[in-house]
Amino acid sequence: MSTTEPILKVEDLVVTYGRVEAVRKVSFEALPGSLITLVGANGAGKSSIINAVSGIVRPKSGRITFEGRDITRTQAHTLVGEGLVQVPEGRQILGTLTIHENLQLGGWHTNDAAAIQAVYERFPVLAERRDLPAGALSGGEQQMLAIGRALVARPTLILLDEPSMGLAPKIVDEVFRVIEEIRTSGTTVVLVEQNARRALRAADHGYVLASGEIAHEGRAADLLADERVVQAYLGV
Ligand SMILES: Nc1ncnc2c1ncn2[C@@H]1O[C@H](COP(=O)(O)OP(=O)(O)OP(=O)(O)O)[C@@H](O)[C@H]1O
Repeated sequence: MSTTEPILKVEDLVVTYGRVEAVRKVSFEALPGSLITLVGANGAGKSSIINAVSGIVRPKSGRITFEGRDITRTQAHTLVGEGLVQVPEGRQILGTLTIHENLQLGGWHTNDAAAIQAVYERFPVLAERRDLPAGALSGGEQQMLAIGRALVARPTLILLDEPSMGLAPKIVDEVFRVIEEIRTSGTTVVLVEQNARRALRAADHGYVLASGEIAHEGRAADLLADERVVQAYLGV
């Protein structure tokens, strides 16, 4: 019998900032084509974990494996070329550059015009405004641009940090629809969210973080049905 190897494996990850232990021996994995989510309160360590995976933050210890390769100390720009791409918290759109220029930045290493065209087809609102400064877009549109910019790199693994942050409920629905489409197209998704219920409803598997540690993990549907998890972490 063949077993599927995880596309991403994180083992005993520790991230510190000076004396602050932000992440304490966290382990999790994602199977190819799955959508997993890391949820937890503000400051639980979610961003630190995905920043370590995407090479933005250097872990103190632990091991991160992507497609069977050890990437624990691989830098972010190298990982982008290997198909591991992050959509950062707060979108980090360059507001004075045009939408098109922002998308070109996502593919700086490949100059892949077809990938940009595919993003325009997925998000017609970006195509219509391609020559306008990105700063003119609404918050929801900027989130689509941030996701589009990541897709230009044709990721096999996409990490999203709080994509619903600061958006109106209707726009949040749209963002989640896009995330589910990305997953349906075969890309593995690691989603970090404070909007835990929403994220768990979209995910296959969930990890609930508290104070830098995994407090609960399991099938997302089971976590949503677990009274202890709901009461302690998901609010009423
Ligand atoms: N650059 C930094 N320097 C010092 N401490 C930091 C730094 N970044 C994060 N921390 C601390 O590490 C802990 C975990 O933060 P992290 O941002 O990873 O959590 P989070 O769950 O993503 O929260 P948020 O939703 O606020 O982004 C917090 O105590 C935070 O104050």
